[in-house]
Amino acid sequence: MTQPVPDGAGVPARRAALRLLDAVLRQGRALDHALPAATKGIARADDRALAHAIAAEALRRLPDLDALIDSATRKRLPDDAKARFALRIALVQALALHTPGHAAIATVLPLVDGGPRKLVHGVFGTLMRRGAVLPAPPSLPRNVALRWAEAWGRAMVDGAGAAIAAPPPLDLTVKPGAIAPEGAVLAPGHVRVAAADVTALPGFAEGGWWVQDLAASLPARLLGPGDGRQVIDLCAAPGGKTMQLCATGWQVTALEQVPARLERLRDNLERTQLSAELVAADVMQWAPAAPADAVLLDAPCSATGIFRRHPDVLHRVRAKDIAALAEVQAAMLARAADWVRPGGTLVYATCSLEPAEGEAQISAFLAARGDYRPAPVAATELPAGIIPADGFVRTLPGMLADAGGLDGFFVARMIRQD
Ligand SMILES: C[S@@+](CC[C@H](N)C(=O)[O-])C[C@H]1O[C@@H](n2cnc3c(N)ncnc32)[C@H](O)[C@@H]1O
Repeated sequence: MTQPVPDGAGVPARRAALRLLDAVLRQGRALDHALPAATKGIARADDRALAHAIAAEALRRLPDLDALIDSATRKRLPDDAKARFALRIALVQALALHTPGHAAIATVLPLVDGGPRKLVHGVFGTLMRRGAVLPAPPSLPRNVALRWAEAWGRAMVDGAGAAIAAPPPLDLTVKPGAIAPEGAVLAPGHVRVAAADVTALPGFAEGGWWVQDLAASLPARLLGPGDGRQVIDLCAAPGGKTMQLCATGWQVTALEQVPARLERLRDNLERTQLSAELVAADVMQWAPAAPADAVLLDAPCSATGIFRRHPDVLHRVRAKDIAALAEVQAAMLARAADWVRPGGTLVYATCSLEPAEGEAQISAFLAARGDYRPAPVAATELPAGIIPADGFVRTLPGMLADAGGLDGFFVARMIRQD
């Protein structure tokens, strides 16, 4: 009997990258959720990080990698063929991650041992000899480009392509009066720095700031200073908005369904020396003892607005997922709306680029709830360059592009009538 040949250096990271791509593209799982199982048994942290980097970059470049592969095969490889997966991993390393071609292919061929080794080697060699390059900016998956072009126009799709070409900057929200790393300030209490190891940045241990995309900081900003008033922060973990609300003088009740995520929120509050009442519960089961001055609902959503950091959303979110999430959001909104005292404020937010989870959701809500009216957002409440849309906030790829862009978000602020 022949013994399996042990993997050479670098191969386990490529095997893990293959498992990650399989988890996202064939099983529809989130890249970050798939990471622990896919990298199990890989001892070195830099190998685990490499596996993640290869898979994430392949997901950013997938349509262009596939177009190259298809240009070099006589018969189109099925989408789920192992040879296609192996070629994506070899090509993305050689063409986007600056791995020398011989190393990119040598570490990938063991993935197809006993299978289409010759084909993978041949296609890779053909493309390298041709001097293949990946186009700039990267192309979006066709279904996503069509959906977003219909909703927002061609310029937004071009902006989204450009936004995945380079790693996004890191935004920090800074506690009033705290010391923060130096960087570009695009709003009060905000600093933008180049992507970095967060724990190594000055002031991390002191807890004067936390990581939060500029767009994600807008919902809590729209509630203004709390002056001791009460707010219920629904779907709160990992707590970016909870910390903003605590830091601006609100008495916060933060509710989160997933216990492990609530623990992360607790850790974040501890590091930043802020305090809130924490509740582990399902929005659809829980109810407060009394209505609050404000409720912030950061609803679970498709997360298509954070595709720059999580390119897997571009490939696994389908129209039916968006429709199902929109139903969950409507049900949560209906409950949250009853927990605001008359005269109080309801803020609804999603990190989604789908109108069904934003504009359409709120117009259906306002049509159904005669006791609510919009509290239009003024341009002066937003960072320069973000213009309110019909009194709501809609951030899109392409906005603030010269400063490094921002995530896609929708935010609506509404008042409950007396
Ligand atoms: C968009 S994230 C929230 C981000 C958070 N607001 C922040 O600023 O850091 C959505 C959160 O909602 C939680 N969630 C989803 N369904 C829920 C439910 N039915 N009840 C409570 N929390 C829920 C998820 O576990 C997730 O942590």
